[in-house]
Amino acid sequence: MPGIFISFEGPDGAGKTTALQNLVPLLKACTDEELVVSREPGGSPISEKIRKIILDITDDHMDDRTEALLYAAARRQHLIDVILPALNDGKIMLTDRFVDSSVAYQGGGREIGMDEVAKINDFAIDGHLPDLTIYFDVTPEVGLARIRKDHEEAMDRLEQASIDFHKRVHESYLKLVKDNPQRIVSIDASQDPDMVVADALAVIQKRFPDVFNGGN
Ligand SMILES: Nc1ncnc2c1ncn2[C@@H]1O[C@H](COP(=O)(O)OP(=O)(O)OP(=O)(O)O)[C@@H](O)[C@H]1O
Ligand SMILES: Cc1cn([C@H]2C[C@H](O)[C@@H](COP(=O)(O)O)O2)c(=O)[nH]c1=O
Repeated sequence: MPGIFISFEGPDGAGKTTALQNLVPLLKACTDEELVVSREPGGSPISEKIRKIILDITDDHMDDRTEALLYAAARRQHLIDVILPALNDGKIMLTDRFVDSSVAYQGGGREIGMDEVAKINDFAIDGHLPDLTIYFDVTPEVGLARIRKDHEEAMDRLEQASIDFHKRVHESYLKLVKDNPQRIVSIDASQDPDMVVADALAVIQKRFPDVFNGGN
């Protein structure tokens, strides 16, 4: 059986990482298949090195297109080192962010253009889109307030961008959801953490009923 590829997307502070941590044991309990959990930018040794460069707050003069290309390069290596091997082994691949992040943040947020950024990423991903993307919807105000409460002193270069940037990212995600109804399912990430996890689990079980139907 070919594996299943699921990505988790959303603005900064949407709660993807927290939800994934709580979702994984629940998913393991209802499937016999092996799960691989990863993140972008990063997920493999080379991609984690690129992550450090991209998010470094001292890289304050990084060109927007350089930033877009670095995210795409990190993604390519993550795909080759982690995602494709997992899928070829029939595993369930869960990644915290994938190509939609670039389209929303660099395409919309940095105003390079969503189509333009999708095009450079076509070269990186070579047709390998997720089978399902769960989009965690929160307003930038709510997401950034969570981040400030959590780690204001250590906010990275992207988190420190202006509120207008984060509003454009949010609007771009909403456009992606509207334009990709077959692949992207939106959940309300402003709810309590338990409700968010329950919604994400329900979306996955509904989309893959034969895989997440009991397990063990
Ligand atoms: N549903 C929620 N309600 C309130 N606070 C939450 C919720 N989910 C997560 N948080 C808190 O918000 C902060 C950011 O959460 P988390 O790191 O999971 O978000 P994220 O989507 O992974 O963000 P980023 O992509 O910016 O890393 C953390 O302090 C976390 O405890
Ligand atoms: C993959 C990807 C990410 N970003 C942004 C989104 C976040 O602000 C950071 C990553 O940090 P996280 O805490 O691991 O979510 O990078 C982006 O702008 N473009 C991308 O392709």
